[in-house]
Amino acid sequence: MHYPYPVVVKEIQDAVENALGLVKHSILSRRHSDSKENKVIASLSLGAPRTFIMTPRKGSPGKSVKWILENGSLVVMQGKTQDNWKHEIPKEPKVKESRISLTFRQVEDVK
Ligand SMILES: O=C(O)CCC(=O)C(=O)O
Ligand SMILES: [Fe+2]
Repeated sequence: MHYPYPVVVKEIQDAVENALGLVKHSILSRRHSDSKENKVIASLSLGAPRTFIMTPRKGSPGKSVKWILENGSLVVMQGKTQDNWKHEIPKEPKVKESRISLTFRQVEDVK
């Protein structure tokens, strides 16, 4: 089911899609799915900086990498990323401020 977004969120979505040269993204804030039908995942971080860790799946090359998702940063995962890498934002009890993310997914069945 599709609902209209608040105007500011639609503007952010348009900016992300233009920057990435993509169309047909959907946004969602609660459902977390990293399944393969997500062709592109673009996640905008707002608020407190948090750590983002990517770890190669069993049999995939590479080493764990870790960086900080700053306020206003955009993570884009696409191509074979989900096949080859796991990702996580670990709990950080010492971070007391909130962080929210706006996650746009390009999925196969979005019309
Ligand atoms: O940015 C986030 O909070 C989570 C991003 C993520 O892991 C996802 O959308 O699959
Ligand atoms: Fe995820």
